[in-house]
Amino acid sequence: MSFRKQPPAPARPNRCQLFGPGSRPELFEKMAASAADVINLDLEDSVAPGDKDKARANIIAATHDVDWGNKYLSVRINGLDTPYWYRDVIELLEGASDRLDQIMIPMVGCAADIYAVDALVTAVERAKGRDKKITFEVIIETAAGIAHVEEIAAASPRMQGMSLGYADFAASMGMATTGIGGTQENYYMTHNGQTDYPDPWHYAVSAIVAACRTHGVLPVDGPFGDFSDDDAYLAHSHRVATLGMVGKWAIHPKQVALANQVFTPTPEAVANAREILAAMEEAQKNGLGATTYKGKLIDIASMKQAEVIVRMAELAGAG
Ligand SMILES: C[C@H](C(=O)SCCNC(=O)CCNC(=O)[C@H](O)C(C)(C)COP(=O)(O)OP(=O)(O)OC[C@H]1O[C@@H](n2cnc3c(N)ncnc32)[C@H](O)[C@@H]1OP(=O)(O)O)[C@@H](O)C(=O)O
Ligand SMILES: [Mg+2]
Repeated sequence: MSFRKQPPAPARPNRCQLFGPGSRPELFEKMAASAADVINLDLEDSVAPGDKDKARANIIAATHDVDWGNKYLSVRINGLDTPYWYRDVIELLEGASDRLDQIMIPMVGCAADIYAVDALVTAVERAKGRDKKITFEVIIETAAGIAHVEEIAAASPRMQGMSLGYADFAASMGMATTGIGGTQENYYMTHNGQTDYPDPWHYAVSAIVAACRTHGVLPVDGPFGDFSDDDAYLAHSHRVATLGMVGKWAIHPKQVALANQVFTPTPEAVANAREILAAMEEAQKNGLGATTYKGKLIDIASMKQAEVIVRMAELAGAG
């Protein structure tokens, strides 16, 4: 490994991020009562332009009035190409309680975008004497965002999370689809009469995971639009979990249980990981760097893989 150690990601559960429009305050208590680890109150795309001011006031009030329990509370502000974002930041940091944990920045294209928000957040925090520092999550959902994904991941010490925003990403990349995540019917391969559907999002997911793991940021999968298709949500979630993502958005409450199911290691997976660690501990006592487990090679790298599973389970309270 490089002499530069890979920094750990924030040690908190992030299996599911439940979204809800700031313009629908009747949903807030239901969101707080959900099993999601993270709550994203939205000021951006799920809020109509005419409702931005009211949505902002609803969310600020909810940071005071709603019991969010131990959830990680995040607010998605508007993009830096809008006339709203600076008011989102100023009013949130001047009016929200210290229950607010995070600001989510959409449509990020470069590190300078993060710098701009960081400068404004820092100034208002100082002006208002806010002791609890707000963390950042960003959404990678443009061609520029994926092209500059690593500088974005490294852009601020406030950075804790990075999500893939499927709808805007597809639009920005000029993809011929209106699907929000999952298999795309025209992205297929055929040979000898057999048709397979590879994953059109694989590159973006892997690029986000690599940038996040390099800089100690949580890689999170974004929305899956068809909330009537549980199987497709599960398949997509298993793919991105296998590639290293730690969680996924829920754009409907029924998706929360599905995300928690995929991103909480099963008791069997945890037992298997612990057995690998035990087998390697025994091997190393005997001066061996590699051994076999269930007829397969395991070595020191296998210990790191097993530790990932055990750590995920412990964070989810299932360790
Ligand atoms: C595309 C990318 C994004 O921007 S995604 C993030 C932004 N979008 C959202 O935040 C959408 C969040 N979801 C909703 O607004 C709604 O769930 C819905 C519009 C999809 C459906 O609403 P509705 O028809 O009212 O839902 P149901 O009748 O099925 O509700 C059943 C039940 O659940 C309650 N409910 C509904 N939504 C939520 C919620 N988000 N959280 C908690 N509870 C919710 C509802 O009140 C009903 O409750 P009841 O049984 O007590 O009546 C983009 O960034 C990109 O990819 O680029
Ligand atoms: Mg978007």
